[in-house]
Amino acid sequence: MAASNHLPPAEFDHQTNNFASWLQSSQRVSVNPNITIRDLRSAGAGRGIIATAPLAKDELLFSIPRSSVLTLETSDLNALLGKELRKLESPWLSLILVLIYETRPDSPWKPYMDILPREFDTLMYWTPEELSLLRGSAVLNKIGRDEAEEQFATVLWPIIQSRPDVFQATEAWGSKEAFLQAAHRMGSIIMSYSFDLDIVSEQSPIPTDEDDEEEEEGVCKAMVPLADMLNADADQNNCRLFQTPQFLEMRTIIPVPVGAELFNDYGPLPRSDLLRRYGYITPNYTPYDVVEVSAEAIISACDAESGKQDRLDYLLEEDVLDDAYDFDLSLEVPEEILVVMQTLLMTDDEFADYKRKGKVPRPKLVPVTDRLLRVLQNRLGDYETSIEEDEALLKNSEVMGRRRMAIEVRLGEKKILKGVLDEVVRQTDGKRGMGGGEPKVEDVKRPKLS
Ligand SMILES: C[S@@+](CC[C@H](N)C(=O)[O-])C[C@H]1O[C@@H](n2cnc3c(N)ncnc32)[C@H](O)[C@@H]1O
Repeated sequence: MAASNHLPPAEFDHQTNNFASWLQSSQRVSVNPNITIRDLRSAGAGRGIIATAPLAKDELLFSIPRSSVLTLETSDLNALLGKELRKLESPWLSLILVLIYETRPDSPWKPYMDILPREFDTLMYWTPEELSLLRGSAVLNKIGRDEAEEQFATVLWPIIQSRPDVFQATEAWGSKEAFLQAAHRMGSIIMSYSFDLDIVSEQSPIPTDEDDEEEEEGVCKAMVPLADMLNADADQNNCRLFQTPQFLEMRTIIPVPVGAELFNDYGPLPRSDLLRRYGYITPNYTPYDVVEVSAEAIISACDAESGKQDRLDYLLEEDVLDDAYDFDLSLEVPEEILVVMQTLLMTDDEFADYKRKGKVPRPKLVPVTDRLLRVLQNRLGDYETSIEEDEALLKNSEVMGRRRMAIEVRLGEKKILKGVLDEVVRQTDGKRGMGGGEPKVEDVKRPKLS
């Protein structure tokens, strides 16, 4: 995604300049003269902020009064609908309506609203055909477009319709379709631009927005103009947002040379999630890649879909059973998987014994190797292409944009699975039960897993 990708450079710069002067005149934001907003569209990164002179560690880049942060409290919508919106108990839905309200032409936030994106590469905006390129990745289950749309239609649409006096000058007015389009736009902006601001008095870093929709105690979801102009690139993080009771301050965390881009920290996100939430990926996020394996697949590999409910209940009580487990580049098998499999495969007497003692078996690889390898091989089979096919596709420079990003994401996940498979074989070579049967749990020597 890049803000206003289609605009000619002069118009793009005009919007940027308009925003920059609004920030300093109306919003009383003080900005370090040694930074500037730059058009980085040629690098596929929209706007970004660049150091125009060397910056020292802990140097103040800009300072934003809290009153210049866009929330329900600072929007004029508060006086009109604040009470009703607070009853929704969804900071995400309230902020969507705030952003919609601020699209009216006479909004005091107009210079800011004008630079927020209209086009997105986040997964919400991919066509079914484009999404099919990610088949196999668990990220497809996390997009939540239908669930979001259901909430927009049932919760927000009646509010909009009931208040033409408030919403008829906004971009959501005219038809339900126009409203849904605006709501998706604002939802996507919040996902990739908003911050969760703590209400604290001491200086402390503020985490970027998390998916969690519930408002935590003392935390509010907010749009922070200028702070959200910073791009992010994993280990290139060189500044961070801090809060004081009156201000939000962006400061460098290391010295920054002239010409370098200022990068915020979006967190250690796997590339699948980076794509889902922010619509871009870079190789710097590869170390955070994960591949998800469902508990269902593990349970099924242990032939325990039925008749072992008591063991599943026990594993749940013991906090070992989850919906799914992540494998990462450490290539280690999550210990919980080994405990689940061993528990499902042990005899009734063994299980009764563990349960009586309130214990679970120690995680061991050898007793479950064959079945685990089957789980991993089946999981690899969820992807439609092989590692080799994807590597060949990426060598073709004509494979670009969303297609290239999808191939990189699915290839990263497959490489983890293949790595884990190889590692399991390496660690258990010669120690596995023959003929597909597993040795009994207590008969097996414990290999070291890492
Ligand atoms: C908080 S905004 C940052 C400002 C944004 N570049 C703009 O023009 O409005 C987050 C969005 O910026 C883009 N972005 C952030 N970091 C990026 C990077 N390292 N490379 C490419 N795009 C990036 C993505 O589109 C992401 O959704």
